[in-house]
Amino acid sequence: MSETSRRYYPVSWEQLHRDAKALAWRLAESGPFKGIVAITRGGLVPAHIIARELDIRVIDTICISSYDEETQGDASVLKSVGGDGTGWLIIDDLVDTGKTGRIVREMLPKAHFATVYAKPAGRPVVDTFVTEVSQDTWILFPWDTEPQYAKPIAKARAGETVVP
Ligand SMILES: O=P(O)(O)OC[C@H]1O[C@H](OP(=O)(O)OP(=O)(O)O)[C@H](O)[C@@H]1O
Ligand SMILES: Nc1nc2[nH]cnc2c(=O)[nH]1
Ligand SMILES: [Mg+2]
Repeated sequence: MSETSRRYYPVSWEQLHRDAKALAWRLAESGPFKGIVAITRGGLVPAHIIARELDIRVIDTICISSYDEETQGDASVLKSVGGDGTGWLIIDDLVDTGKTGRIVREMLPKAHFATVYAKPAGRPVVDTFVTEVSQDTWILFPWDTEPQYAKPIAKARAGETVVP
């Protein structure tokens, strides 16, 4: 939903670790799980953290791609898994429109689907999540960002001042 994103929600490695652990605490009551299906690529890091916390060693992947930077395109399923998902935990970083989530739910209807972050349109698709952000927010993950110089406020303002 990029073209209408009006604000950014930057997530640091520390915050992502903390939020993924909070998700693991919630999921501890819903298990035990046979294994995790991570939705690549965004689900890989949260899946690792949750697998570590819940002592899960079996991790498979469903590979889906639908966004080019902030622009949504057709979802393309590059790799699937078999079965109906009974006893399995699906992990993704977030649900936005819910399109990716609906695809994985159709593939594995009996699995438990969890994400770290959720936007309102995707929320009904997930069983468990930690933090909700508004639909017009773009979540910036640590793997998509790098620190850079920021101008002091006074200089930034001076640069914008129109001298009569
Ligand atoms: O609810 P939706 O509107 O479908 O959006 C959510 C999906 O979009 C992102 O994946 P993306 O397609 O960008 O691929 P990536 O995980 O490889 O970054 C994100 O990781 C979710 O999987
Ligand atoms: N990084 C990132 N990827 C997305 N894919 C769909 N929505 C988002 C978002 O808010 N942030
Ligand atoms: Mg993804």
